Amino acid sequence: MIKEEGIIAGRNPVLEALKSGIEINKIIISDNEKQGIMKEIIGRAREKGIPVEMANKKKLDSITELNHQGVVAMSSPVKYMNIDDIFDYANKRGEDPLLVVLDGIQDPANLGSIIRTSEVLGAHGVIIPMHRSAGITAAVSRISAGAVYHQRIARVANISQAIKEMKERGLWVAACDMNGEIYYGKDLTGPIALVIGGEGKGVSRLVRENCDYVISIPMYGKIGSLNANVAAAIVMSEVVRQRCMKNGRISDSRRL
Ligand SMILES: C[S@@+](CC[C@H](N)C(=O)[O-])C[C@H]1O[C@@H](n2cnc3c(N)ncnc32)[C@H](O)[C@@H]1O
Repeated sequence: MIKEEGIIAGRNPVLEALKSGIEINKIIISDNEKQGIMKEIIGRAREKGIPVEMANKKKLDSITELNHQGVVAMSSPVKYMNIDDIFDYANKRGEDPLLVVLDGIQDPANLGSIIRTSEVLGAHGVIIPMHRSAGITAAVSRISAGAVYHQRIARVANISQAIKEMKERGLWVAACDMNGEIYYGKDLTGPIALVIGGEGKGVSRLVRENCDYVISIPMYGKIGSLNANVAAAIVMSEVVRQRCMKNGRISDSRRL
């Protein structure tokens, strides 16, 4: 088994890692790949004085089992933040916090996708539990398209405790679940944390009890639930839509 810690595999993840300013020790690029996004990667690496090594595909394959697309970077592992950092970030931007709390997402593909969605839709941070959850691995970085290097991700010992703290700081905490009030009927414009449940168990009973309310995306098919990332994307997008409408910034959806 190849050790993946500190490995960034794939063109977008490596490019985003370079843009984010995290420490990168070396970049290895497949000999015959010097055009397009690779050119940008090489240029940015040289600007920052990061060594770029040319190698054959076999060498890259020996570094990672992930689909590296001809480029791999060696870095230190992603640093987790704490919840204060996330609040500070929202404060600095003068925005009401929008947090995404993941109650036991185990599948790296779902975690990477949710981090990507949350980064693109302007959420200020993602909170994951230390135990019984996927962590930030090379695979998650790859699936997030490098969003893990821009998004603030905090790991907490206890999700229910973290929710209590968020409520004390004035956030409304909404559990996303299949049995709740229809999400677009709620006012989601204030400071808010959206809780998304894990693939198997959904939002746990204790966590749900600590939330202010439960919101649902109506379902009309035969399958009992949406994929966690899809549910997160739909609800986050509604938060953005409502905030833009409220602030009269309909044409500037990136600002919360
Ligand atoms: C795959 S679902 C979990 C299904 C799980 N077997 C259960 O019974 O709860 C993962 C998460 O996506 C969110 N989700 C899925 N469908 C949803 C819906 N229709 N409305 C709101 N949230 C939903 C919830 O947070 C859910 O816990």
